[in-house]
Amino acid sequence: MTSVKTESSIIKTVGLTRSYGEICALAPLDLQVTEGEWLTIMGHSGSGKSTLLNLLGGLDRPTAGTLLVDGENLLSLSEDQLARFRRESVGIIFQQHHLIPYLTSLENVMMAQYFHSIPDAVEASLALEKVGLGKRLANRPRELSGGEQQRVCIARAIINNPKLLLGDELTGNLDHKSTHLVMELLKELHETERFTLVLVTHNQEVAGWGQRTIFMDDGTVVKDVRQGRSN
Ligand SMILES: Nc1ncnc2c1ncn2[C@@H]1O[C@H](COP(=O)(O)OP(=O)(O)OP(=O)(O)O)[C@@H](O)[C@H]1O
Repeated sequence: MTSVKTESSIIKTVGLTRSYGEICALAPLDLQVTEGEWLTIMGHSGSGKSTLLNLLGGLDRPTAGTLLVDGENLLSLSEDQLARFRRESVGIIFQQHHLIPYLTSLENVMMAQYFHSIPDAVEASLALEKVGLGKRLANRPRELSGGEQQRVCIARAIINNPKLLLGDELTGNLDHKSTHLVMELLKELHETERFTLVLVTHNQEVAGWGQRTIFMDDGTVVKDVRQGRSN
């Protein structure tokens, strides 16, 4: 497998394209993201945000172009290699929590360890402590609030120390207060765990927590703004 690391970029796309038959979800898109950066992706519905995120996370394959993530040329990976990339390099958090309903918080996090390496209850409970759920290890998802469920998802996403954390509308189902708590937690983790964070959102307030925002339209980047954090 070829490993291509470019300077301090963790993500580099050149002419990245994803078509679904006649529909061009991503027009040629060029993007470079520095290791450790917090990038927000905004844009109206259908502009290609989730398509881009799914490609970055190895959940989908591009139609054409170059896609380097953490030194891997994702276009050239076999299915097995892509699965390994997903296990080892990325953590993904969605709007819907996708927790297993009959497992406890602890077991849900250990499940991610199981697919990565070896389940370890101590390590998993430490991850849940980090997200403020040290006292909710034995609770099942239905016994937790929406914000707490997303915290379990964050613990699950960071348990294997991914270099890249991706979030697709991760606060989309949360009220203002829970959104604030989740963003505060992400800020803390971004500072301590030093992953690169890429968040898709429609929420201007969520975008305010990041360091850079790209705006998409018709499958490409139309504006790229570096910002001071508003929080
Ligand atoms: N599997 C698919 N098959 C066909 N078309 C698709 C598929 N996935 C996405 N598209 C199309 O690609 C375009 C971009 O979709 P995408 O989901 O990336 O947009 P988005 O910016 O994330 O939108 P939203 O904010 O509504 O989630 C849309 O026109 C969508 O209909």
